[in-house]
Amino acid sequence: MQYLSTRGGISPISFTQGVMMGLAEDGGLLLPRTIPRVGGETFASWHELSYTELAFEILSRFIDDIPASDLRDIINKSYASFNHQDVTPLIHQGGLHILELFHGPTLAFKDVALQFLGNLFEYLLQKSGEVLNIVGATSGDTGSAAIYGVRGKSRINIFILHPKGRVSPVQEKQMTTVLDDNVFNLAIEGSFDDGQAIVKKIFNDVEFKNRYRLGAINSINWARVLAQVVYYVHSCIHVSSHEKDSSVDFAIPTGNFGDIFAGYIAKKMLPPGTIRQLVLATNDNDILSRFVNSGDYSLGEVRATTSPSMDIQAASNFERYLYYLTDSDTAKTRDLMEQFSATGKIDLKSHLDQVKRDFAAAAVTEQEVFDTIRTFYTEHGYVLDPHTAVGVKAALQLRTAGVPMVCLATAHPAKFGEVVESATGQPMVFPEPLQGIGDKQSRCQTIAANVAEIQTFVANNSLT
Ligand SMILES: Cc1ncc(COP(=O)(O)O)c(C=O)c1O
Ligand SMILES: N[C@@H](CCOP(=O)(O)O)C(=O)O
Repeated sequence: MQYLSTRGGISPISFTQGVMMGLAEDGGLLLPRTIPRVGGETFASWHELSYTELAFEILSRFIDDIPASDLRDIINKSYASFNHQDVTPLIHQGGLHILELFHGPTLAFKDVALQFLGNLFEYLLQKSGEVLNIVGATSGDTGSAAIYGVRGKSRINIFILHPKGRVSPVQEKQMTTVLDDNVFNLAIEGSFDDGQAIVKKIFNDVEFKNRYRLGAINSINWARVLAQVVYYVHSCIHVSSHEKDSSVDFAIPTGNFGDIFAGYIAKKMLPPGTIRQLVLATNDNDILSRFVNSGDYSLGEVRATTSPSMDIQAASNFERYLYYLTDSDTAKTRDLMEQFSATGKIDLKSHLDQVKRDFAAAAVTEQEVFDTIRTFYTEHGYVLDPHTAVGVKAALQLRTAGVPMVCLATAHPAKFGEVVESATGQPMVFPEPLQGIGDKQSRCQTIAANVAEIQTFVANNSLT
């Protein structure tokens, strides 16, 4: 499989070259040249597979430069750290299917891809004898999952930027209490959007990127999106073996557009109609739901909410969708992204019919998040985290009678204990990995949201 840039400025590369490149060298994002289609017979034959066997079937359709037995080992090692045998179990609750994606080591859906990416980096670096300096931005969950995925690995250093004071106390502790020598937590004075923009600028300085052997763990790295495709397919299989209707809808709490974009790829891969509808759910940072409902993609201020990991305006993976929306027109995608970067908006109203065929969308207010957590607990005894509640509220609003609805539960509620306790009126029961975390020693450095300062920090602390 060859990989191309959404902006058309690089020669085709292999999967492993793409993983190491992260952001494409022309500033675009990498995508496979084609999306492999899965026929009805093959899909039916996957019904008996375990999560890891299914992951191999899907990933191997996109990865042809890693021997099959090595790929299987990387996959098996990655999901051995999950505390549920189904890896991403589906729970039937309140007339919805809740897809629990928080059984990994840091209790958020990011573990599904970042355990895989951490092990993949380690494998590739062992083979090449090289080192890697990872630079990433987080609004709370990617950071701890990425740190956990590579902590203590000898050929890797990791630098994670988080917005100071804008992640939950538990998220902050999950990152900053990892004291391994290869982990550098940087709290920036700014929003997640500022951090993500800095990371992209650092990667776009190709000379610096190559000199310091930088790597990406954010969803700009195609391997992140790819690993997330698996749980969409896994859910479709599970639902179709329990429900008469074989079509499934998904509701996805959305910020950086990575998770829902994985669903979009799964929809393209699977037999037509297997995934019927992707419901995009935002919090008050509603740029993407406004886009789906009106065709207007225009930046607002980043607003702080009780679902802080989705406090994002400029969604990284939107560019990947633009590429498909413009019929793979790389020149047009580049022009639109340059226009967005210059003016903070793009008018896509002429594409609205297609957008509405691809997604439905709703923005969920803070009061609705609170009420959804409360009602779901009082009526069903099930505790939602605030991000999941955004998706559940949108699902209840936009579901179609008779079509199974899968809601992605993207984080464990204990990561956001304060709001959840207040909504349910119950004290939070902390799962084992979070017990005592508040008392652990932390290490973190505050740094200005400034490209040059962060480049200097990375240069001074990088592996060579
Ligand atoms: C808990 C949680 N839910 C939802 C999201 C949104 O996912 P995406 O950024 O892939 O749209 C994030 C962050 O990305 C998150 O951490
Ligand atoms: N919500 C994310 C934001 C970063 O998104 P990514 O999927 O591109 O890594 C987070 O938790 O950091």
